[in-house]
Amino acid sequence: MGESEHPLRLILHDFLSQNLCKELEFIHKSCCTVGYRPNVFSTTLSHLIATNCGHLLIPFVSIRERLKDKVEEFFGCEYELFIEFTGLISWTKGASIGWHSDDNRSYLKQRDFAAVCYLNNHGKDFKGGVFHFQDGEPTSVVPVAGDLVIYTADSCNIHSVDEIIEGERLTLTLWFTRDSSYDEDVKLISLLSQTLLSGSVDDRPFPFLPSPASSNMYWFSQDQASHDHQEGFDIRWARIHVLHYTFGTTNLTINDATSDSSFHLSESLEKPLRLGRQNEFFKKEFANGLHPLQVVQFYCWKATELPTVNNISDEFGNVKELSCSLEDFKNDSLNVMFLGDQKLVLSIFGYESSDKKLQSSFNWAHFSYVVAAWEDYSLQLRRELITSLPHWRSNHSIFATGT
Ligand SMILES: O=C(O)CCC(=O)C(=O)O
Ligand SMILES: [Fe+2]
Repeated sequence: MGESEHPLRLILHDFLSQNLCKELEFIHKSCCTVGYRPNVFSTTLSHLIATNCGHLLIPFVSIRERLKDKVEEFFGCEYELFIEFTGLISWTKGASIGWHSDDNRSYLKQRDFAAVCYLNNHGKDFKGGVFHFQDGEPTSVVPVAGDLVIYTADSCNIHSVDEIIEGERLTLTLWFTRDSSYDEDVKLISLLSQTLLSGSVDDRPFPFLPSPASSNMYWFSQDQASHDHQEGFDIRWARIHVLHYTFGTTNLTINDATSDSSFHLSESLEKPLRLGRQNEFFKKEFANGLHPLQVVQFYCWKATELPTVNNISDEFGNVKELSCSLEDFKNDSLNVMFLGDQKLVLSIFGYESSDKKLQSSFNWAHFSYVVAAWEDYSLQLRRELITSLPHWRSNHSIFATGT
């Protein structure tokens, strides 16, 4: 491709490492909410902050800087650009977008450039979802994890995305602006300051525990306009369900437990609950539904690097001490929860999600090890955030401080 022929767009391979792709996938699958279009899910940085996961901004910091540098360099910007929006966006079966430019609404006029990083692979993780430019070369971009597309947001780059046939197509998407009043960093720093500097949050033993947003942000329905809460599912529950886990709660009343009130039931994901797998339940109680979801997604990310059971030291206990059968919880009247239409869950999140290797190697000792590893990871990021924030506040920008 002659770059000079098409100075309005650039495709780069291997811009992101495979590990960063996996880390961002972990963040999205543990934190996303329903998106702005049908069958689309999104994780914005302000949402991470609002759910006490501001520390999960840290993995975005260097890549945002690298992307901004690349866009400024490629388009020869003589002015500084600002990041207007950063988000993880996933498209599932049925999602698509026709020909459009990214500044085609009055409220999007500030957008000057777009960057789309592909975090998973066409053909393997999803079918469909090929990106097309209406004019010029290349005509199509087949998503490959780690690849980057940048283009101007104006009508020189009319583009579309084919309908997703199966699976979940995940991207890291950024828009850039020349207009400093749309600088995302300023808003994020202000949100972080409000949440982190208000009170003694770090006195708690686990200051990094996620706190859920309102339940309707996690409620997926095919026809979102209908507000019919019967036909749908809670995405926090759905994401653990496709991986063969269950939630168990002692907080149910008989009325809640009737099958036609799944949406109502999803409010119990805000309370302490247990995680189960094949009728065995982990002994430790979790703070809310997002908490075990994050651990389970962390397990998926790290599965290939896990030590074998024999190498896990005794401190993580043996399997018998770590889990109980449903029967053992009889006195607590533990209930297994079903938060939505299982067929719909499988059609949206079910594709290839049952990683065979992960399934056969599962045991609660491994899981317990992963809980501890996730706590270390979270605490580390949290420390980094706390030391970076004063620098970000005085510079009015988010950057890698090298701490
Ligand atoms: O994900 C992509 O490849 C592009 C998505 C897109 O066009 C948009 O979000 O405006
Ligand atoms: Fe677009």
